Amino acid sequence: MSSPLVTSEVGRLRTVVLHRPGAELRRLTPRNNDELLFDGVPWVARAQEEHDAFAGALTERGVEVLYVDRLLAEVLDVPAAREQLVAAAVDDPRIGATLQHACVDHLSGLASTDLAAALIGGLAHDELPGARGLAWELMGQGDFVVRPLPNLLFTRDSSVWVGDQVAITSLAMPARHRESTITGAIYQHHPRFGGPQRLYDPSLEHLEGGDVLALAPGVLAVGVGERTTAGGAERLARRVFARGLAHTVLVVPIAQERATMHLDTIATMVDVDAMVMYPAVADTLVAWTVRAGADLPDDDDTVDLQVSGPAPFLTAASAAMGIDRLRLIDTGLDPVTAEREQWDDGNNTLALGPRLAVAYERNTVTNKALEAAGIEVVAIAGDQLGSGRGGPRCMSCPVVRDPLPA
Ligand SMILES: NC(=[NH2+])NCCC[C@H](N)C(=O)O
Repeated sequence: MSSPLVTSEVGRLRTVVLHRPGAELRRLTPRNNDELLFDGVPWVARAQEEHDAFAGALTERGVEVLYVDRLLAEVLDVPAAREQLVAAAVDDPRIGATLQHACVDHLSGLASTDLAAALIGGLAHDELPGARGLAWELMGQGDFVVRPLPNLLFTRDSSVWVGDQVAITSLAMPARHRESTITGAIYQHHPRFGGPQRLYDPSLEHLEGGDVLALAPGVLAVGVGERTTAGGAERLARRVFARGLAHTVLVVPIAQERATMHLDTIATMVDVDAMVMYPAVADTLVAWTVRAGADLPDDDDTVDLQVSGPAPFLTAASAAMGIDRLRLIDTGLDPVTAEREQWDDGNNTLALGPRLAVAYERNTVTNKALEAAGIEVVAIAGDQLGSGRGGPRCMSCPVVRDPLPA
């Protein structure tokens, strides 16, 4: 068991955090799926089979898989973590003090595994024994006292490791806010992670892990769009510079649309010098290059930033990475197929090492282009998992990757 360390997207993957979808997906109905950020109502048993196959493909290749629900149940044995997470679960202006107290009483009495299940799966109105009070009376039967977290599946977004420090992110969508209370508690209290230094906190400007790509050691790309704000990118840049975790941050504006909600929905690294990218944006994507000014102050948040750009993304990225040319896997697709496969997370691959990437099997044209470019594709089924609009990269939070040879 090595200590957490992530300095690239493609160093050999050793340890990853996943979340096997469970009861929280059974909460999705046609009435709440939009608010809960799913595009449909998944078949849960099949989603679990698909996820088990995904995890199996990783463990078969020597990757240690850690599961959020188990880590969570373990940290719930720590009284401070338990108190913090129960408080976060009822921190919701909809429910009022009476119901909050009833709910705290109920949750506090649960054994750690049951509490972990309730924190992830939520608590419906009719599942709270004996609760009363105005908010409870006015709720409908299927309403949630504690909302479920179906997007916990996408472990990429609620935390991200940069070097040996962890950013507990600030999630933009209300349906996902509480996820980072869980990742925050796990990394703070679970002995497996050794109490890492925190790079970012949920109270700061919005920043999601799906927007943060470690292009090369010392070089981060941060997408700014529907989820991550320019303020979040700026804050992260100051902190990684002050702590010596990066020398360049490329800030990449992306369309504020669901199809491109994170930078990793349009491009991911598949080799030390290659990305698979949605062809429709390849020519128009730009980046602002951000570096630290000459003197680094003691305080993270006052680092002077030098900003230049915008420049074409490929030019800015190659320069920052110190390589001649960042290769784009030219998927050579017709625009309609490209749009369909981008929507189905064809560009959202998880590298297990240089030239070895997990991808959804349904994106046959993209996968063929990857293979033709010398990338071995580990194809997984994602019919049901994909209904939450996330692929292999979204569903994984790397904790340990081998450093790339210098
Ligand atoms: N890194 C990613 N692309 N994550 C995808 C997250 C999908 C999730 N349903 C959401 O809307 O937030």
